[in-house]
Order: sequence, then structure tokens, then C-alpha cells
Amino acid sequence: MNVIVVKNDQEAAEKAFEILKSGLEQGEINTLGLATGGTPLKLYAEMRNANLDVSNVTTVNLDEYVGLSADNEQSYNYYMNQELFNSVKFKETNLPNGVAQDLEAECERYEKILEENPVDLQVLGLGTNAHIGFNEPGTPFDSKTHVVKLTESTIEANKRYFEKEEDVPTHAISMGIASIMEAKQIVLLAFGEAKAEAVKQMIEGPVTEECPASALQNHPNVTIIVDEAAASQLK
Ligand SMILES: N[C@@H]1[C@@H](O)[C@H](O)[C@@H](COP(=O)(O)O)O[C@@H]1O
Repeated sequence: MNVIVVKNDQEAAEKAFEILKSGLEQGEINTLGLATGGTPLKLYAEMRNANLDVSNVTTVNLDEYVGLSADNEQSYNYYMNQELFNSVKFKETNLPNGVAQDLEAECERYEKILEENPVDLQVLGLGTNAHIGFNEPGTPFDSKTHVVKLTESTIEANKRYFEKEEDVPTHAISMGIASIMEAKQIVLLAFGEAKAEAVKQMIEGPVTEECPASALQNHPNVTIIVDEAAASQLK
């Protein structure tokens, strides 16, 4: 794992953007894997301001809440349109459909998209319990796209984006750990004291399904960009 410690989230966004830009310039990125949450916001601002030509690039997102449609402001579909897709024109964009009638069929549909569009560069955030995508502790490392029951700790951490805790969906559709590990290159960002324990376990802890992000220790090309607060528990 290549670990880079930076001063703040702006510096992290610039570093991640450099990696993305050089991959695009070298024609290495046909499919870009994207994440949501607060963490990648400044990276998406860099992308909006850069005049990138991504007209040949397909995107795939990690996850979506079950029960939220694309016009719901809390949905990840809505977030991606607002933060990126309305301004940066990709060839094609993909997210799971959180309001699909048949969720199992939706997972299969999404996994097929991933098979047809192998991810060249995957951007990841990190949950406070070390989840990646919405793969909570205990998720098998061989998991593909699946329906997830969110843990109390994730609902607690994510309620800041909702009016009240009861509004946070209890389930999500997420790319599995195995789906994420298929990416040729991974860039994970994490900021703030609240992520410090998860960062430590991801990098220095044992590789175990109890710590989903520890799977990344087995990936051949991972760059972790953290600010000083998130790095504060590293040896
Ligand atoms: N499913 C998302 C993840 O993809 C995200 O990386 C993480 C961190 O969120 P934030 O960046 O808002 O701290 O939690 C959410 O639950």
C-alpha cells in the first residue's frame, strides 16, 4: 500500500486528481469507479474545474440507498448528478437503482455492467467502521454486488446528511468487496479524527472480514491519501 499523508482534504483532492489526470492522459482509464459521501467532494470540484475530456469514459458508482429514487436529494444518484455528472460529460454513467422492484435482479444487472466495464481506477472513501462501499464488517471478501443491511454505526455516521435519523435508509445496494478488488488501481481518501481508528486497522491491522478495508492490503495497486488527523494512529 502506498500511503500519503497530506495537510488537509484540499491537498488530498489535488493529489487524487493528479493520479486521475495522468491516467486519463495516458489513455489508461476507460472505466472510472466513483464514490459518494463527504470525502470525494473536493476531488469532484477539481474535476468540474478542469475541463477534462472524459467523453470516452464510463463511470460506475459503488452504491445506492434502497428506497431512494434519483430525484430524492439524499440519494447517491442525485448527489452524483449535482456534484459531477451535470457538469462533467462522461460517455455513460452507472449507479445501482435503489428503487428497483426486484433488488436481487438489480444486483445481477449491476454486476453485469461491472463485468462489461472493468474498472481501471476506483475512488474510495472509508466508513468509520472501515467499510468500503457499503460493505459492513463481516461481509465476505468474495462478495459481489449485493443488498446490505446497514449497521447502527453507519446509520449513526450518515445521519448528518439527513434531516432526522429515522430518514436514513436501513438498506443499500453495494458493489461487493470482490467487485471492488477487481479494479486495476484504487485510490482511497480518508479525513479527520473519526476515521483514524479505521485507517489504522485498514493499514496495520490483520486482514480480516471484520475490517472490510483490510482486504485492500491484498490489492497490488492501492494509494491511500489521508490527512494528519486520519493518520494520527498510524505507527
Ligand atoms: N457508502 C458510503 C461510503 O462509500 C463512504 O465512503 C463512507 C464515508 O462517508 P463520508 O465520506 O461522508 O465520511 O460512508 C458512506 O456510507
